Amino acid sequence: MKVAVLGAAGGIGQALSLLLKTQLPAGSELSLYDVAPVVPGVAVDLSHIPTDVKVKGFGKDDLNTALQGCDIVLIPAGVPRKPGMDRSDLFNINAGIVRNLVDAIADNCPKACIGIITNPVNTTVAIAAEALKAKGVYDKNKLFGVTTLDVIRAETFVAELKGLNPANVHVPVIGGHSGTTILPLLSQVEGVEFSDEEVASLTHRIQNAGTEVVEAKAGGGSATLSMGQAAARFCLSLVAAMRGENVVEYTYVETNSDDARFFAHPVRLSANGVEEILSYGKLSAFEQKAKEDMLGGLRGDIQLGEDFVNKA
Ligand SMILES: NC(=O)C1=CN([C@@H]2O[C@H](COP(=O)(O)OP(=O)(O)OC[C@H]3O[C@@H](n4cnc5c(N)ncnc54)[C@H](O)[C@@H]3O)[C@@H](O)[C@H]2O)C=CC1
Ligand SMILES: O=C([O-])CC(=O)C(=O)O
Repeated sequence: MKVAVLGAAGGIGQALSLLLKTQLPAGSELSLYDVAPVVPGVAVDLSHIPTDVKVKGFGKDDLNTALQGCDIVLIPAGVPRKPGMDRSDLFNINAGIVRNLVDAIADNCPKACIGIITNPVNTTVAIAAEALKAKGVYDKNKLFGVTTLDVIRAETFVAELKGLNPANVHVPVIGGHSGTTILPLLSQVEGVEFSDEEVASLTHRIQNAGTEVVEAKAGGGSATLSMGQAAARFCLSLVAAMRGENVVEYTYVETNSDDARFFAHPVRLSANGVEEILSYGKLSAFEQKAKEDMLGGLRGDIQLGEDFVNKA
């Protein structure tokens, strides 16, 4: 199994690479790429950890070599938010970064599964899809927006509120990855009852959890450590599926539904990426209204990404 992390010297990239160095199956390879000159050092640093995972670092001019033979490519490259910014404010810088990296994936490892972490995810996934299409190698079953952080936050906050072990709490989160497009399905959490006030306040907290971190870091960036954990969980699920295990994750993928072209769903993964997009089930009246209210915004975010590639 060969996994590339593009943006590996950043806050997410380093945390994620550490988790993959210690948790990928024996015999795996980790390919770390970044434009920051520290990236070979990050790779040497990690290479001293005694696991059977080979780590190599690749600098600015070595993207093509970094990508050769990769089965999975994770992209946390790009700028993070500062207080007062929305994720959509990152579009101007991050759109071009994602486009260039995905073009290189198309040229070097077109069959790889791609996990997009770079914000605004609602839009960067559409950019990636259109860029791959323009290269003639788009496979909708192999492109994922990583929304796992929304799921692990929802599980943490529900467990905290109800005094439960978070390991035993499962919270579906559908939609997109910004503000009200993040839609936790609290009505589907098994064995837990919520009052209407709890549903309203928990939903708001889950939707604003990224901003909670951005404000607490006071200009020093956004979530990196929890995102590293979330991306590692997503990557390890993909790896497990590629090795024949039956795995379901919530992730932002291209769907055939009426909601939006891309929408986070429960997805059964297999060796080929998406095996089956599962239904997200029945929504409560609160969730149904929240979904209807946010769909226009999410569709607009997606359109922006499509236009970035097709009307350039
Ligand atoms: N999907 C999600 O749930 C989350 C997404 N994010 C997003 O992830 C992205 C990265 O966040 P951080 O790691 O905190 O930022 P960071 O600034 O710590 O790291 C970003 C890294 O990307 C590198 N980079 C920039 N342009 C590049 C290029 N063309 N090729 C390769 N590397 C390049 C930089 O040199 C830097 O090392 C941001 O866009 C952030 O908004 C952050 C948290 C959660
Ligand atoms: O909020 C941000 O800018 C980073 C992010 O996507 C998150 O933490 O969910």
